[in-house]
Amino acid sequence: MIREKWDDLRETLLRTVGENNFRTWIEPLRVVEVQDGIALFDVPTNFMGNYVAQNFSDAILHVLNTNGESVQRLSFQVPAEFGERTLSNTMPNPAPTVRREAPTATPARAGDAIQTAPLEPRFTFDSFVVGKPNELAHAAARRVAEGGAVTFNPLVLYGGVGLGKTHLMHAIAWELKARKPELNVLYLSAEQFMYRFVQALRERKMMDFKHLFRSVDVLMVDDVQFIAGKESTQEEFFHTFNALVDQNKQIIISADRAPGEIKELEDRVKSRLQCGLVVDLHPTDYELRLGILQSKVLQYQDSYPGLELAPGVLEFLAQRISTNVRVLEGALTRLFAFASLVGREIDMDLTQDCLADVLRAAERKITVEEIQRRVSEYYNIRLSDMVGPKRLRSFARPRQVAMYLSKQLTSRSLPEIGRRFGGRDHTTVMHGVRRIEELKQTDGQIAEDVEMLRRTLEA
Ligand SMILES: Nc1ncnc2c1ncn2[C@@H]1O[C@H](COP(=O)(O)OP(=O)(O)OP(=O)(O)O)[C@@H](O)[C@H]1O
Repeated sequence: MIREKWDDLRETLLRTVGENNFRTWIEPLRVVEVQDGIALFDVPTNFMGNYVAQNFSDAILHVLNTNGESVQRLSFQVPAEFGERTLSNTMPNPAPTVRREAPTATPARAGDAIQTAPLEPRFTFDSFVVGKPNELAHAAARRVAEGGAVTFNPLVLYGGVGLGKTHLMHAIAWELKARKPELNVLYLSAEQFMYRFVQALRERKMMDFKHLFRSVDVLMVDDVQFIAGKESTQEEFFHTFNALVDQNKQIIISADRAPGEIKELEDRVKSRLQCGLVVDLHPTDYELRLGILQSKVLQYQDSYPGLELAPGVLEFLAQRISTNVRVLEGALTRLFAFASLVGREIDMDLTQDCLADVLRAAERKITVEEIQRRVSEYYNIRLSDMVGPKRLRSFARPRQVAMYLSKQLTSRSLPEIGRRFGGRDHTTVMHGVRRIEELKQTDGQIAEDVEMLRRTLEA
């Protein structure tokens, strides 16, 4: 019987295609039958069927034919239990019709049954201030929110804490709901996705889970880095993802860093996330911060009628608080509440009194010496080796990381940085900075190290 034989043949394929490919693409295949020279397989999604057909047909045909099966072509279908209706095959001729059972669960609208995160009424496109650092992310979000033909899938928005990822996702959802109320738009955090998945497993309701998630028109998953290291959730996410892409349904994802830099996220998930449009929300610049403050002040005017704002206060805040928008907003809210309590105009004196702690925290400057100390601790080398002459890789690489961070996080010039690294020349510093920039693209570990160090230094 072909089914028993397939188990042995899979062993051969494992050796041919390698473990990663095997686990992702071959293992999920279920052979149904071999008839009239056609081997028919069940696959979880059309995407997977197409991928296997394009990339592994030769290998599969080879093992089948060298093991007593006479097969000229392969055919793939998505059985009804996976919640899809279409049949995919590798050849233009129709594949043999195989009768499948109807799905046991009644297809439902995901929004009806899945507890999604509520959308924040404040997070609309109207209240989102656009500047250089976020203009690309905003333009991409706007395009998706038009609800037209799916041009890039998925849209991945990534960036540091409090830079507006969630705001943009909610804005897309609001806009889609207004323009196309018939669309089934589902927004949830990656944590909620995992929670739903675990619950479905526990209550043996995986079929319902699959049907629900695969019946949405637009799926938005916030903070996807959360599922890193959670194997089964990633697996389910991967299949959900592929099933929706197959059906040309829009997916929007947010993450706190670029997909390639999320440690413990499986390569296959990373590569799926990288298939669409990946856009970065950059840290804010002065103009954007000022714009955001001005728009918040307009919103506050209704709640605090008659409150006076002295010239220069907003400029001062935009200059001094550069961490993230959430902190900036919090400072302004506090300022308005305080001023209305004490019945005073918001001037520089009041601002300095009321926000003393926030301003102090924002003032803390990162020094080259602090970077050297943290990087030495991180890589477990002595500070003297960090700045000393030894060229061993185990000292040179941390030294380059520290140079790179010094360039990124301080306002020191290259010669000044060189002087603090045992009197090195500025070209050595430049080389070190460039090397780390290159490695960040190709070496996930370095990218992770740099990101981790940057976060702890900025904390
Ligand atoms: N460009 C902007 N215009 C107006 N408000 C903004 C902008 N960027 C961020 N904000 C505001 O800053 C706050 C934080 O934004 P948001 O929650 O979207 O950040 P995030 O990137 O999702 O952060 P986290 O990584 O913590 O989830 C929100 O109140 C949001 O409205």
